[in-house]
Amino acid sequence: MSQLPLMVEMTGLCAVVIGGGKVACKRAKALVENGAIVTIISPHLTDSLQELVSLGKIKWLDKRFEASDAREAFLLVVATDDEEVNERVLQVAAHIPLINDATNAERGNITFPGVFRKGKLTISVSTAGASPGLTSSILSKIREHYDDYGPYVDFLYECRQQIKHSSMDEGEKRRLLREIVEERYKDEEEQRQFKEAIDRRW
Ligand SMILES: C[C@@]1(CC(=O)O)C2=NC(=C\c3[nH]c(c(CCC(=O)O)c3CC(=O)O)Cc3[nH]c(c(CC(=O)O)c3CCC(=O)O)/C=C3\N/C(=C\2)[C@@H](CCC(=O)O)[C@]3(C)CC(=O)O)/[C@H]1CCC(=O)O
Ligand SMILES: NC(=O)c1ccc[n+]([C@@H]2O[C@H](COP(=O)([O-])OP(=O)(O)OC[C@H]3O[C@@H](n4cnc5c(N)ncnc54)[C@H](O)[C@@H]3O)[C@@H](O)[C@H]2O)c1
Repeated sequence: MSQLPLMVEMTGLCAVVIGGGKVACKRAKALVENGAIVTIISPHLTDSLQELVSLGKIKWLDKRFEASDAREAFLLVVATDDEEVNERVLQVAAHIPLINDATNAERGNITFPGVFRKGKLTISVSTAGASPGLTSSILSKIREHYDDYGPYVDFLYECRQQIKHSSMDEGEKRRLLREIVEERYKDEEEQRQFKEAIDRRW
């Protein structure tokens, strides 16, 4: 298995999730939160999925999987507890660009990493399916270290836009962009002073 890590813009793309249990629920939420148009195929749903259906956030087809259900999908998640069904879905899904088999990492062509997200900062962790437990424990450590990085990344974004579009020479721009990633700029007072300094040179 050799997987390319990517950030994918899913807004407006069609995702089909087969199964309505706990795993399907995690995947459907992640997809909806990131703009995908999600359809769930399953004779049962968890309460949490029911709620998303009632809110109109996902579409539910209350039925067992049939081959025609996956026709329109750009991304397909296979997440039933019936191995025969999962195999049948994979057999008819060869034309779908992105396939996640939540029951066997080696069968699809994408896996979902563990994700830590704060504002513009995203840190993804994958073991290529080797140990979701290790992924979970690495994520806990990441959470401890990066929990307060949201506002800092916003500060970096704003300064970088300003520096990039300023009339400073390229060497000076590079120097400043390197300087602001020093840990001390997580401090609000340091940020304020830096902003003032680049405002003066704008
Ligand atoms: C990271 C995380 C994200 C998320 O789920 O959103 C995630 N699993 C998480 C936790 C977790 N999952 C499981 C346990 C129990 C301990 C254990 O079994 O080891 C724990 C631990 C726990 O709960 O702490 C059971 C399990 N998971 C998979 C299988 C099937 C198989 O191994 O093939 C089985 C056995 C099922 C069974 O036998 O019944 C498969 C996958 N799980 C993945 C992701 C993908 C690979 C990620 C990677 O590369 O590391 C992949 C391939 C699915 C995919 O791509 O969709 C999330 C932590 C998020 C967080 O902590 O925030
Ligand atoms: N990826 C992960 O992180 C992870 C974690 C735990 C378990 N799993 C595996 O994922 C699978 C699902 O786990 P779960 O906890 O969500 O199970 P679950 O029992 O909560 O849900 C299974 C769902 O599959 C649906 N289903 C059954 N037959 C169907 C059919 N013919 N068509 C459509 N839907 C059908 C059921 O209605 C139910 O909603 C299991 O095989 C489990 O081993 C994966």
